[in-house]
Amino acid sequence: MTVSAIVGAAGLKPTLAAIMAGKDVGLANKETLVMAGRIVMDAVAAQGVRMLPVDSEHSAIFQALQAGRREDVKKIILTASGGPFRGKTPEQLQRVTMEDALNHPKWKMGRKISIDSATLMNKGLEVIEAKWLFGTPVDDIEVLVHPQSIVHSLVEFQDGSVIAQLGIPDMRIPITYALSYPERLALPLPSLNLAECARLDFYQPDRRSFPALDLAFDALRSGGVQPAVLNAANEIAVEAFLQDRIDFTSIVDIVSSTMDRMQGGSEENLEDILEADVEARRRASVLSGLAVRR
Ligand SMILES: NC(=O)C1=CN([C@@H]2O[C@H](COP(=O)(O)OP(=O)(O)OC[C@H]3O[C@@H](n4cnc5c(N)ncnc54)[C@H](OP(=O)(O)O)[C@@H]3O)[C@@H](O)[C@H]2O)C=CC1
Ligand SMILES: CC(=O)[C@@H](O)[C@H](O)COP(=O)(O)O
Ligand SMILES: [Mn+2]
Repeated sequence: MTVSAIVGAAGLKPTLAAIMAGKDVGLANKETLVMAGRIVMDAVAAQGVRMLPVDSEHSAIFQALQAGRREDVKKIILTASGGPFRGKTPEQLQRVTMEDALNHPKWKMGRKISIDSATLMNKGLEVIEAKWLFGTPVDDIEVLVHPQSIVHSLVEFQDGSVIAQLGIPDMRIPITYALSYPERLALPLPSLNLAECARLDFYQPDRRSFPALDLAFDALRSGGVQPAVLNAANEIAVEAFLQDRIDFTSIVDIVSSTMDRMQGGSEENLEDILEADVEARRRASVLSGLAVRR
């Protein structure tokens, strides 16, 4: 098996190369499926290899799906921690710092995904990842904020049964499951203590404070190269934020403006996707240079 765990668009070509070499893939690099989900999943089918999710929510869905038949799935529900800025208004978000944004409440992760979690773009990317991994129609994918990060995601079946995967928030669990599937290896981790958790909360996402989520749904519904455009613009804007060149709220503004300025187009060929990626990066870089600091 090849584990695809580098960050960003740079993960796409090596992941495809592993598939074409006949390797099963453990996928952490969600950007691969955001950019080129159809091409990648077609290659997985053609090569007869397995794509096993490492991302915690997708590992949870993959496990929950084993409780029933695909045709009996009603919807999948991705949970989101809400990130470090859960509960903040758009006005309050204009004053947050890079240090605050990198301070994820539940997971210790790389800088890019930590910022994506703070904007909720991470959940948007995960919606697109779920569509391709599980072949779920976009209208059957929901997002629920769950601040405790204990319920890693859920699947609702036609009969009303909802199957969830729970566990302490520790990436060793989904990583090991991808590596050992279908076996489950013993891990030296504490058991989940539900009595200690006491409560598990769920909320609708705040789409006004965190418009990145709807940008990702829009990109998925538009189809073609639009998810690759979303991803490329986001990578440029996140990097500009991490270099202290733009404000936090400019990240999503830049992604939105870049999407508006691009023509769309079919994503049948990898070349078309890579061209859209380059053009979106160019436009997002210009917009980053123009963004006014508050
Ligand atoms: N961290 C987590 O808990 C989770 C992460 N993911 C996903 O996994 C991926 C990695 O995230 P994370 O580990 O947090 O990120 P990190 O920033 O911690 O690590 C990224 C890694 O990618 C490598 N890398 C970056 N660009 C290139 C390149 N062009 N060629 C080769 N290697 C490169 C880096 O190498 P170097 O250090 O040499 O620069 C580094 O080892 C992301 O797609 C993320 O969304 C998904 C779920 C959970
Ligand atoms: C650990 C993992 O899978 C991350 O992708 C995590 O989901 C980030 O948390 P958010 O729910 O805050 O985006
Ligand atoms: Mn995740």
